Amino acid sequence: MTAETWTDRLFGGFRKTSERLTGNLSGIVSKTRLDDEQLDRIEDALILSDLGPRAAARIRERLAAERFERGLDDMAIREAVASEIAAILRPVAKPLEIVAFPRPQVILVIGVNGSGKTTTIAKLAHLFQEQDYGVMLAAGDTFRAAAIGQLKVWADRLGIPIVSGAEGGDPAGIVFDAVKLATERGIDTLIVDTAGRLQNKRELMDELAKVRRVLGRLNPAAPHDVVLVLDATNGQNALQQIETFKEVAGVTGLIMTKLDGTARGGVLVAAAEQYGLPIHAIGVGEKIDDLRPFDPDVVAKVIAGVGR
Ligand SMILES: Nc1nc2c(ncn2[C@@H]2O[C@H](COP(=O)(O)OP(=O)(O)OP(=O)(O)O)[C@@H](O)[C@H]2O)c(=O)[nH]1
Repeated sequence: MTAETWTDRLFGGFRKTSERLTGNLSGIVSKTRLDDEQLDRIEDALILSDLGPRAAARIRERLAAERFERGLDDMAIREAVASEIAAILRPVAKPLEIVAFPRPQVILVIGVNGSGKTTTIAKLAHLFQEQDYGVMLAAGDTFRAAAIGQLKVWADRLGIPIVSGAEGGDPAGIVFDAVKLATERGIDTLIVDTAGRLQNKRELMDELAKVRRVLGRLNPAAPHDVVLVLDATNGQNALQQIETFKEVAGVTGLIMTKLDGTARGGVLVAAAEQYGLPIHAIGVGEKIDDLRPFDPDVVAKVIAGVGR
């Protein structure tokens, strides 16, 4: 790893998001209290920056109630916004922890194709390896041969076992074999890839229900986590995906990827405010260590362009 820290990477990755927000927020000066017109402009700026109407209204309300004794310039407004964003992110920033007993902790990973699901599984596996946990993968996305192949390549690179089958195979069967093997080997966590066919809700629902049934037979507490991977570049569509997957899959937490290189990173705040689901980690690049749990205060500052 280079001398670049994770915080540096966050500032770099979120640059477009923070430029959008600070651009939208600029020029709204005030004396000691924000008037309605200024509050309207701040609210609009937040909505235009993908933070969503609910978070925007909440931040507006808090700012309206505040008295700024020393007056407000652009930076003071950004600082005030950053502190409100932090208040929204703090309750949901929760790393994925391996706590299941008996082991393994079974983590189902869901998300539409192209969201970064496979890469995120590899990155998660790497994070757990760094914490000395034994990790196994299961290639439950049997819909596409490429998905199985890609996951195998990652397992190989990371030196971790993987259970997979043929294209078109039964995901529930693969998951069953994987849980049995992981239990026998005393593996701490089994990360399961699943098919991301959102176009066909019924089929996806049936498939996940079957996986759950089979898992439940081996371990009634499994799956312990159902993690939805979201691509931040999808902006408001990512929120729609939360809605749908919550309904079909009982999502327990989120991971947002591709926050680097997009101006739409504000959607992280919208997701936190609207759904209150734990956000386990964020992805800011394609490298194996580009996914981490996040510090809400740092990310809030990064989004609002405070501190650099
Ligand atoms: N810039 C950036 N790219 C990412 C990130 N996470 C994943 N990617 C890239 O996104 C692309 C899709 O990722 P995959 O992991 O293949 O996604 P998937 O959801 O499994 O999608 P398919 O395999 O295409 O169905 C790959 O080129 C990844 O390298 C991220 O945080 N930032």
